[in-house]
Amino acid sequence: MNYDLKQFVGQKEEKNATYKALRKLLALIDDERQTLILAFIAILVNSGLTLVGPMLVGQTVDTYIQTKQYDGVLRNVSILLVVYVVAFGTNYLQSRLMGGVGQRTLFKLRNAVFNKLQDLPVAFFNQNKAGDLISRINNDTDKLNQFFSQSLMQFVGSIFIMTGAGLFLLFIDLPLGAAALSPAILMWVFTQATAAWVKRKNAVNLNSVGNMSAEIQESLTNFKVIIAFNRRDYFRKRFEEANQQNYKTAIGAGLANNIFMPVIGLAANFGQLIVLTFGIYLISTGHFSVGLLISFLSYITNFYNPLRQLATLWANFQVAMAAWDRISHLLAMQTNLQTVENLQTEPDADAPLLAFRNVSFSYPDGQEVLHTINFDLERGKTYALVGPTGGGKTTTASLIARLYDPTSGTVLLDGKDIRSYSSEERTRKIGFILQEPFLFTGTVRENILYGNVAYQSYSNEQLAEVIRKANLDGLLERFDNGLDTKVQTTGDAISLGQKQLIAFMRAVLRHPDLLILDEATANIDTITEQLLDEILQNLPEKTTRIIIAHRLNTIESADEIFFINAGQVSLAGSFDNAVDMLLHGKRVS
Ligand SMILES: Nc1ncnc2c1ncn2[C@@H]1O[C@H](COP(=O)(O)OP(=O)(O)OP(=O)(O)O)[C@@H](O)[C@H]1O
Repeated sequence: MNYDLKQFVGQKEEKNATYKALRKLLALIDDERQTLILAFIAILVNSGLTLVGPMLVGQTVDTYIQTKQYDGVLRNVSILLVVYVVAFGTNYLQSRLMGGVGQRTLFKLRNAVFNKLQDLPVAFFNQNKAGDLISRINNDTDKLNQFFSQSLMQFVGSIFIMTGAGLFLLFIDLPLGAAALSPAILMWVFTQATAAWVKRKNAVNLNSVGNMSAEIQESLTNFKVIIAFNRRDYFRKRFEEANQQNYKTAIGAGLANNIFMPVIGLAANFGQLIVLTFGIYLISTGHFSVGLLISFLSYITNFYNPLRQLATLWANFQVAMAAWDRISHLLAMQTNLQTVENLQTEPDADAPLLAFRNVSFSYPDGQEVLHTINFDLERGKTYALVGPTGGGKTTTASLIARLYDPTSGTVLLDGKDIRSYSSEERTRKIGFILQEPFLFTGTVRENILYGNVAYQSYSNEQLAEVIRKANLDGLLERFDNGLDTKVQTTGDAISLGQKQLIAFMRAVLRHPDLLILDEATANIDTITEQLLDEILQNLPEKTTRIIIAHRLNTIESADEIFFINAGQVSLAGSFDNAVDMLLHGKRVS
């Protein structure tokens, strides 16, 4: 399955894609209905009050100023004051309500995206860069927050005021109103024609932000190699390129987002010009009053100002849509490692613990790594997987632990298709100590408990007792502060070998039926390795062990040795044979 999120970049959009995406976007705030209705009422009142102003001013001029009735002027000014204060109150209310909606949406979205990432399989993380994913969680969700908290109600409000002002213009004088509004129609055509282009520009820009974030993340995690090889220039150049790309796309997006501003300004000025010319002509012929012209000009402003605001909001909207696209593509990803029901249901007691049946496997866009492989792993035996670098040992182990599903064929666990086990059942049965042990920032205790929640409530003494019973106390002694030794994911607070020991304790304490060690002792001194060997020998009798190792002494005591290379997995027979196969790359007897 292709998990590459980049496949969606520059994809041609289906018709009505914007409206579909908008509908989905609004569905996100469906449970905010009450707040939305309240904010909607507030913006409606605000828009209504904004429209009352010009009418009142025009009426004051015509009725009271021209007839010098100053008490009427005072009364209307008082009414205007109340109108402005209430308008301020409703504006504040809607900003507050929508600010809350934005923050809650941001909170929900970030949780949803993060939880989705927890559900996705290893193949997804192979195909996507961590920096880009972080950018989706941090940057893109914030674009949606901005849209909901700042733009959405302004959008609604602007449309109300614009429509109201437009109606007033037509109501006061139909031909003059129509002439004043005509530049807006050209605006609308222009916006429609450029919408897809604007969105594309924003999408490309957000992707370049993701790429830049990926570059930063990669250089920060590889800082030691950069310093050791004195290759700061390499990452500097790569970052400069990503930054340059971001700069160019940001300029493109900025241009696309701002192109409406001058066009709207021009349309508004044309509108004013038309009204002034015709209005003054109408006044001179006695068909229009000065007060009405003042109201008219105010409504023109009330019509074109929101339109100008809509242009900015439209740009925010396009950014939000592009961000939403990036988030929704991620949210739509489905793990292909689902638990499959209705396969063979009952585990078969006589079946081998694990078996490959005609298993073939290739990575996406890669060559076939395993070709029609068959083997059985019996309970209680120790197996070694050997072979040249890149031969397929880790891949085989990953299929055993169901980090991937075979491209074809079946992996059976206890005689049952491994896909029919829930991930809890499967990980209880199979312990996998990875080549690069990953630990979390915290203590040795916390890292051990990460894989063994059953001991969560145990005191340090109780946990130490559990560790002693599992013969792991010799390993715990390698840490100065025992279970309380601090662990950091980055930096060198503890050595790589010590990390491997923690990963080892974490896996062994789970008492799995099958324990896979992928180069798990590569960084451990010989004495500790002997200790590990003893621990492995003393695991419960039925525990099956798979050891992947390049060091020959590690595989010497294995019951069976598999040689893995060029798509094939073959039994080496004896240790000597395995050594020959390793040296000559093929079976010799
Ligand atoms: N995530 C991946 N995506 C694409 N190809 C991969 C991936 N992981 C491994 N491969 C390819 O699959 C092949 C087998 O790799 P694998 O890691 O299984 O070998 P290995 O025998 O464990 O090697 P080593 O001894 O170096 O650990 C190699 O050609 C490798 O390039």
